[in-house]
Amino acid sequence: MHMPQDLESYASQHCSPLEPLLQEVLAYTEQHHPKAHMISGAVQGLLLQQLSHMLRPKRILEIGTFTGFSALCLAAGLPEDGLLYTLEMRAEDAATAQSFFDRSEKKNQLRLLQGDARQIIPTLQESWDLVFIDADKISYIDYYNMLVPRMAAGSFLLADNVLFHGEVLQDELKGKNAKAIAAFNAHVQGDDRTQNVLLTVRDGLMLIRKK
Ligand SMILES: C[S@@+](CC[C@H](N)C(=O)[O-])C[C@H]1O[C@@H](n2cnc3c(N)ncnc32)[C@H](O)[C@@H]1O
Repeated sequence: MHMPQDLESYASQHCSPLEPLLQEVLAYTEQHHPKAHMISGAVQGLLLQQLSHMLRPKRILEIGTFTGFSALCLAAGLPEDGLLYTLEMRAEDAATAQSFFDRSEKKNQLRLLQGDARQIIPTLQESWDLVFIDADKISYIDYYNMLVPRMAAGSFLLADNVLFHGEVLQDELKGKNAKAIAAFNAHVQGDDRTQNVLLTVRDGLMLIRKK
């Protein structure tokens, strides 16, 4: 669900400007990518940056790199010994993201893995401090179930698009993605291992803390 346009504009006018590389990724994506609407955008990007600065996470996992915008935002708070892994299925998007990562001052801390996240996640032997799920909606519950056991108490998981353009509010859910997101939200809501808050930012962001 997206906010009314005037609220969205007011919010973005009262956010700090993005740093030049992030502005470039956003502009490049908007001009060249047929699915540019998938990018997190400036407001959500700044929120990801702020959360990363607050948490100073040593290990970040992102599922769904796209053109690299949100990964660069999430990397903002990495300490010197921190690493961010980001997973992208589409080779073309992975190549675009890597070209931007190569120009980041955090480039040595960014690990872009191309392939299906469902196969890659079990091979990563890390304990995650911050996870961002932003890929195929039908796999959200599987990603969550794979990752919550690999998170220490006090670490955080964010899931994007949890309002799914407002479709989760409909009495009868139509598409498979809306159904999957509604099932994910119910799954998280019923999980005693975590505490969650649904933020009505952009298309809905679920902020989840492992207890
Ligand atoms: C909404 S976009 C991610 C946007 C990005 N996080 C951002 O804010 O800039 C979703 C991405 O997930 C990728 N994706 C979808 N299913 C995937 C899977 N099973 N494994 C890895 N990547 C996947 C898509 O190719 C797409 O680039």
